[in-house]
Amino acid sequence: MAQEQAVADTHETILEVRDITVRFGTTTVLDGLNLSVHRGEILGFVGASGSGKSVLLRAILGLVPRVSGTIIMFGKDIDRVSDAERVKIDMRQGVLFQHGALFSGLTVLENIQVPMREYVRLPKRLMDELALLKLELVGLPRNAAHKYPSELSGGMIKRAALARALSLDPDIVFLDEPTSGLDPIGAAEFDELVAQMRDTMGLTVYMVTHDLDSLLSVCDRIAVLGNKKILVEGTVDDMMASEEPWVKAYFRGKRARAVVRRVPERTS
Ligand SMILES: Nc1ncnc2c1ncn2[C@@H]1O[C@H](COP(=O)(O)OP(=O)(O)OP(=O)(O)O)[C@@H](O)[C@H]1O
Repeated sequence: MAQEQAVADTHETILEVRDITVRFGTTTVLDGLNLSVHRGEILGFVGASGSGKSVLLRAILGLVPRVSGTIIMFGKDIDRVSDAERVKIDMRQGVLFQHGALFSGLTVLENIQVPMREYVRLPKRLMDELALLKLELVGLPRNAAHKYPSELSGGMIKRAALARALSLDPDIVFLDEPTSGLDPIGAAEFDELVAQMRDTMGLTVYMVTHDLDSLLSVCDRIAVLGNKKILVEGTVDDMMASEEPWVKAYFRGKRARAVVRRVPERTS
């Protein structure tokens, strides 16, 4: 029974994007796009520069208006929920925007506490304790708590931003290019951290990335955006087998072959 439950959970659709279209003026960026994200998976989201990955992420988060289409989050149509239900949905999702986007005038601890201050009322001492736990969770030393973003390395900024995204113990986190700007070792460590959270906390991860290492080593599924829609969706093996020209060039091009040699266990 427990095993059946576990299997059922892995197929639970936590986010469903149905037939969405986004336009800026006369330019259509997304046209009837469909996508599902399942509980406990890391979905890698890739596509050519300018194909609309950030626009889709912003549309899912309600930051960009849609011309049409439906977004079902945790089984609820986000256009049809009450304000109170919408707040509950927002609390169950964390976001790490590109470049970390920490508030420069706040310390790391204060940055982690931003969602707590926005959504829940807690005594300061409890917020400090919770924020320190998040700091530990993402592998930052305690003495980073009172530093400002300008005093952190690129890798520390990403971890602090992840800690902030995890502030309210969300079910799903959206990561926009989380490893961009990190050296390969820092990027691999960040990927490992995210995979660990999936495995230990059952976290669902929607990760926009250009990083082939991330796509090949930690993503359970990959979705490729192109021609305003999802071009191909599936496992690394599906990507490797695809004859779609962009997918083929990306996953079987010269650079990809070099990466595949480094991460053979996921791509054999
Ligand atoms: N607010 C906006 N107003 C008008 N056009 C926009 C707006 N936001 C994005 N676009 C356009 O939508 C298209 C997709 O942009 P988007 O940033 O989503 O691409 P991307 O796939 O995330 O690219 P990259 O990988 O380079 O980050 C681009 O042509 C961009 O110019």
